[in-house]
Amino acid sequence: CSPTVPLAPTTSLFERLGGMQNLTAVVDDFVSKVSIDPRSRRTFEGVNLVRLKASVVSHLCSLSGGPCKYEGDSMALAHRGMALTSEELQVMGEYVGQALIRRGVAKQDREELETILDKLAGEVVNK
Ligand code: HEM
Repeated sequence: CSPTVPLAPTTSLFERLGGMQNLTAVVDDFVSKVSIDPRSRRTFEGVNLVRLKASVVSHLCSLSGGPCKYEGDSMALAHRGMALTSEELQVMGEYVGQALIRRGVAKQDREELETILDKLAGEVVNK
């Protein structure tokens, strides 16, 4: 009989982020922080954070190969009229990184998510 060569297991970034439970904790952590930091809280006034967190979880789940279907607005539409600055984006990025570390996500996996987010920066900043 022919030997079966075991394939390297492939896990999605979603799984490496710790799945839905960990992703939900990460989003809860960084959205809570970015929405109260004086450097970045400006645009969160009056925003329903419970709804926003759920939407961001779905977005990141979908982007990382998880089982979600993001049904919110496009990034350009969601941030239209906010005139977000690169500083505000950077503050968010710092909190994302810290939340991922706190939740035990490996460096390589953190970088993979950061690369995905960096690509969306142009749709979000200065709109
Ligand atoms: C690559 C960077 C970013 C991504 C991927 C992102 C993602 C999202 C997503 C998925 C939503 C929900 C849209 C919906 O439910 O239709 C959202 C809304 C929002 N984002 Fe971002 N965001 C980014 C950067 C930022 C930054 C830097 C800020 C402010 C510091 C910010 C502030 C907001 C606010 C205030 C809302 C709520 C808008 C509303 O409900 O009226 N975002 N974002």
